[in-house]
Amino acid sequence: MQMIQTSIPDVLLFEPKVFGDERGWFFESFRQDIFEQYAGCHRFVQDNEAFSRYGVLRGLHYQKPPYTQGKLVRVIQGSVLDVAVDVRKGSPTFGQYTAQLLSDQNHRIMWVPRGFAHGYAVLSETAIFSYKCDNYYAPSHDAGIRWNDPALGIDWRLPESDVSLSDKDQRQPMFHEIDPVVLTS
Ligand SMILES: Cc1cn([C@H]2C[C@H](O)[C@@H](COP(=O)(O)OP(=O)(O)O[C@H]3O[C@@H](C)C(=O)[C@@H](O)[C@H]3O)O2)c(=O)[nH]c1=O
Repeated sequence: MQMIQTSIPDVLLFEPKVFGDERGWFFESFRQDIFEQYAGCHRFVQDNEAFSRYGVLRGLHYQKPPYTQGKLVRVIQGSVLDVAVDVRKGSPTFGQYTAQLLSDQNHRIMWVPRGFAHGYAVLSETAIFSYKCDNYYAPSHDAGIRWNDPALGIDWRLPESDVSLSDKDQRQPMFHEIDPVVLTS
């Protein structure tokens, strides 16, 4: 498992070693020891899986304190552009984002720490997205940012007319309207 730094020091990419043979392939998708070596100690308590069609954009989402969530995300099938936006109060990279291609070809796994808004856009015909969370879902503390806020300037690599959003995501506030996240742990 190789660790690749992104433009935001706390957001990490992991690229597993894939062992191919005549049967197919194998890789380790999670190892506590390697993950901890780079990202520190986190206790994962919830796993999620989502299926989406081409053009679906989920995000940008985060949970407010004290229910902030770190997410270890990957694609099981298909290809997505995965985005993490730093919303941590006082962070030197506050308001910056990193966008990474995650696919069933590169098998890359991204660590999105607490205090980041997260989203992804499906670039393939369909995609299955899977992630581990270090805190439980807390709908009362659900929060988000508008996916196409010009202040963020995210290139989602999709024509705007192809983007499909939930009702909730069509109404998310702009970046300047949110309260920066103050991490409690
Ligand atoms: C996220 C989540 C949703 N749900 C339910 C609530 C709702 O009825 C249905 C769909 O929820 P949403 O529309 O919020 O699903 P979705 O838009 O896929 O939300 C997810 O987006 C990505 C980008 C993330 O980073 C995740 O943390 C999460 O916010 O599933 C749970 O029961 N548990 C969960 O952990």
